[in-house]
Amino acid sequence: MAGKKVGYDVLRDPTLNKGVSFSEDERKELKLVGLLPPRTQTLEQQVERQLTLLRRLNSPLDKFVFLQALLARTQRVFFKLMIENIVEVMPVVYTPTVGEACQNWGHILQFPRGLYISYKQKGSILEVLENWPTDDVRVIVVTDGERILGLGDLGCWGMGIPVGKLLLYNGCGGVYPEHTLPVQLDLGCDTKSIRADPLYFGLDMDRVRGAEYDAFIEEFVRAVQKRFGTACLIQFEDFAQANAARLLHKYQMDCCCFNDDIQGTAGVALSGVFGALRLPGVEKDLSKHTLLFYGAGSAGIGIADLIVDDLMEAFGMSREEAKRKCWFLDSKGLIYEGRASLTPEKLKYAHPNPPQIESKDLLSAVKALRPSILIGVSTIPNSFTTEVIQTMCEISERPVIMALSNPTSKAECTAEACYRVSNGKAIFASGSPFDPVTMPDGSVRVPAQANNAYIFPGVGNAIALCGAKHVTNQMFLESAKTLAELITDEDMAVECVCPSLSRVQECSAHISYRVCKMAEKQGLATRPIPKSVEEVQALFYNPAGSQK
Ligand SMILES: NC(=O)C1=CN([C@@H]2O[C@H](COP(=O)(O)OP(=O)(O)OC[C@H]3O[C@@H](n4cnc5c(N)ncnc54)[C@H](OP(=O)(O)O)[C@@H]3O)[C@@H](O)[C@H]2O)C=CC1
Ligand SMILES: CC(=O)C(=O)O
Ligand SMILES: [Mg+2]
Repeated sequence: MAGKKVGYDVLRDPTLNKGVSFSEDERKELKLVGLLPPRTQTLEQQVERQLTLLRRLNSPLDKFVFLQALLARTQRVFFKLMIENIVEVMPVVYTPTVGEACQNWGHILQFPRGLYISYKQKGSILEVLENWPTDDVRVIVVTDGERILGLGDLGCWGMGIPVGKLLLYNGCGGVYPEHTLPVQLDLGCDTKSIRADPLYFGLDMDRVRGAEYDAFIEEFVRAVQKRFGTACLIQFEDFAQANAARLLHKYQMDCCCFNDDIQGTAGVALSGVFGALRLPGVEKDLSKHTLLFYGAGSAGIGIADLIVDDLMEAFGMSREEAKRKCWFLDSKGLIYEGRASLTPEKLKYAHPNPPQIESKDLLSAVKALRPSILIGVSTIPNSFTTEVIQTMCEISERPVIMALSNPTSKAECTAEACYRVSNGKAIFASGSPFDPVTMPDGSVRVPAQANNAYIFPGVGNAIALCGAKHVTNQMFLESAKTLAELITDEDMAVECVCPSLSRVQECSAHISYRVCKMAEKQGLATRPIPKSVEEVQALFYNPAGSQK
């Protein structure tokens, strides 16, 4: 029901606007007679109309702009279209197109969405949050724009990422749109070309760093708690390495928050590894594998930390023993004990007695360390060269190769290259979508999209449902196990180590249920938890249903 709004105030409110689907009675009651064409049409017909228009567009960026405009007009049609066409729509509203959208944010923005909180508002962040029109915000995705996908510092043009992530919360994770809030913090931008763009609308200043940065984040966190309550989940997204883990450690047990690049990515990557272990020819025992990470930032260290947690839990290994299974390369080469330029996060994986290594490059490291699992989180496109893939195949019968960097232009290798060079021996997953590949023998490989989009909507939904006080690493381990259990024999038949993307909503519901149970087990749930996956699903946002 539309409340007190009538006429164009209804049609111009995307949360109320049903367009031509308003019934005769609603049209009379809401003073819409004459403002709409005479015949009432179904939501399905509206979706069909918009889908046809969408498919007429050729460029992914034009599709992105079209869908954002649709969302700004009518939430119901947008989300129904998105949910029913998730495999087609996700690459538009999310990676890879969201990367291009962020790079062009000042050129494509047409409708306000979310909150921009700039350094000018230091000391009055709460007042900015008060401007948000609804009180019952349960999930915030916040970025400071410094590490947008693998595209670097895009300043306040990073807003596309919180917007995109929250659309997945709504469309894949069942969280009601009115309970979500995208936030862009503008603390400056160090990419001069972005600031020089005449249409850049962020602050024209170098990034704030050090104590002033920390004080701003602290003010933001406390203002969120005051405005929306301590149960409001804060998802930190696309913060640079220097801040991501630091902020997570500071706030993880202090408020209700998590870092998606560290923890969500870990959940999906570990699930992909579990999936790979099920394939023929792969050593089933994870403790017998050696993992090499190309990139030692938020994603890489996060994945390793969760693998270590699993090795300790599943095999009774000591933390030190488990950590030694994971080796890292960063931009300066192999990480080992005593090397220069080691952050506290990298120090955890700086092992003593590294093997003799010819040079600092990846191929030399692969030859020396002989990994069976190679994980790319480096932002360096095509760094998994033919030689690297061939060497992985010489080391193991079925190497696992994950090119997780986003967007597609930053992937360490393409699916096609990985399957072709390895002659189909390699098991591949990527962060951004790649098309299925037909092998010379006619068999088909479907590359898994190992993207945290499989994890965060379900985790966030669970936190909002059960009112968890904190988000724990065990919840992400549980998410990884849950997701892996949802990989079907059909997925395995095409060597896809994630459940089909078309089932992402179902995956989120299962994850949500299991995370709720974990929250209860850990004594962190403050509300009764759903009793089944079906109960979680019944609580999902349904664009065709009535507004909450
Ligand atoms: N699939 C998914 O779900 C996810 C994918 N990602 C993607 O992973 C990538 C990395 O993200 P994140 O870890 O957060 O980023 P960070 O900036 O935290 O880390 C990037 C890492 O890559 C290293 N690196 C840069 N250049 C090289 C090089 N030439 N050789 C070796 N290592 C190099 C950096 O080295 P140094 O430390 O020396 O600077 C750093 O360790 C991004 O593209 C991101 O989009 C991230 C999260 C989720
Ligand atoms: C997927 C994601 O979170 C990233 O690439 O940063
Ligand atoms: Mg991210």
